[in-house]
Amino acid sequence: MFTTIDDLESGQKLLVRFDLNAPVEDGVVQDNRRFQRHADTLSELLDDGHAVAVLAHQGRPGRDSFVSLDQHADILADHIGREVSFVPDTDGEEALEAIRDLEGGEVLLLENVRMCDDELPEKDPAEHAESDLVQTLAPEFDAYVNDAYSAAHRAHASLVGFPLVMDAYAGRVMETEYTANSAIQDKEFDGPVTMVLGGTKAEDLIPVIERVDGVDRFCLGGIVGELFLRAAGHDVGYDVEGTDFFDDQWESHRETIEEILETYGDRLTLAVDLAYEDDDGDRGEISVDGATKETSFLDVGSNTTETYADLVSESEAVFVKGALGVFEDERFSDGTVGVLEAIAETDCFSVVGGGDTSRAIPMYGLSEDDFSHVSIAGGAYVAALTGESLIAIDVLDRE
Ligand SMILES: Nc1ncnc2c1ncn2[C@@H]1O[C@H](COP(=O)(O)OP(=O)(O)O)[C@@H](O)[C@H]1O
Ligand SMILES: O=C(OP(=O)(O)O)[C@H](O)COP(=O)(O)O
Repeated sequence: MFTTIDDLESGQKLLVRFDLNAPVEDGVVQDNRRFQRHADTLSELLDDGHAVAVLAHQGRPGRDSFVSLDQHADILADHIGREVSFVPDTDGEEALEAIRDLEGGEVLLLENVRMCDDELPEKDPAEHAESDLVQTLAPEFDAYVNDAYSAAHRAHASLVGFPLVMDAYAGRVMETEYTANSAIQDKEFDGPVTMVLGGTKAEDLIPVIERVDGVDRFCLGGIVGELFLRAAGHDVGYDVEGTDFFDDQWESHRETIEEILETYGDRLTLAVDLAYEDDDGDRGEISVDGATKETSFLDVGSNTTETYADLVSESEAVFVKGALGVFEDERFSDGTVGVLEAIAETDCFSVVGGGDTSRAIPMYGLSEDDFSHVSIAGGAYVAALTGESLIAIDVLDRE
């Protein structure tokens, strides 16, 4: 087991990695469950007299959600009830000056670490440890704390580089999510196990379908579901009107998706109908056989939702990662909410994961108590379910 913040001496200068990655709507960062969870870790550290500089990321370069962390500082401040200063820099002079001025009990949020060139390429931890980002920041701190469980499957500099050159501890979120998800991995179920996979990130979900044992069927939706429909020969899963969700992912994953369909097709349930915005701005629905590539599909249709809800109702365990549609818009929430309601009404073991997807629970009046575990992690939790170790956890110090 890794060392945790219980093993830290009080009053140190700490570099702390959070995952504050949140939805951005019209340029406005939306609060999600990650802020509150990390705020609890942060309050504990500040109460213990530590001076804390936080590193975190937001979005991916090229996406609308790739924005500065200035708004995150305000949201975090609301959650901890103290000032959170922000500096629009990660490892330059401005950042170093602000870090050197930090006193015990104070917190500073550094700029979106994905704006630093060293951060993103997936690399070996030893290589990341040599980067300017790590080499510049590490000497300014007594220790490093990683609380970003939901990003722990990424081999990025701020997640895997620092532990090789500093004492490295797990924060509270890291500890609780790791413990909960490891326990799930060891569970056995008497009846059918269903996994509902959707959202935007094919790279995280493909290995799950290929590798996870003990899942009887996968219900697919969202952008990932459309890529599978495209591979199955339907005219969906194409970028329309300037979106950049589909074509790049299709190029990267087409062959694997086709192979999965061939090998594991009997375990996969794909949408039979989809929803779109009609000319009057209302929700329209169409069978996948009648769909055309010029239409943006924003949800699974009602026949699909009914089928998925029925499969959920007869399951012993249900795991959800990723939304079946753009649930943030009520018109396209039926698929995601229909499946969550079916889980809530069924006495099954259930886990709902994903920083975005888990927001649907409070948004549509559902209660977290109706689910066995609601994880703030998406890709990391499903990777853990496949038995994969998470690289940013592997490099933390051991007890
Ligand atoms: N057909 C679709 N088109 C565009 N966005 C979609 C579609 N289906 C789902 N989404 C989006 O997927 C997001 C959740 O996906 P993702 O970020 O991969 O999951 P999470 O953060 O929950 O792990 C939601 O915010 C939702 O709006
Ligand atoms: O939101 C995240 O993951 P998730 O969408 O799987 O919940 C993490 O912040 C990782 O972000 P990334 O998938 O852009 O590397």
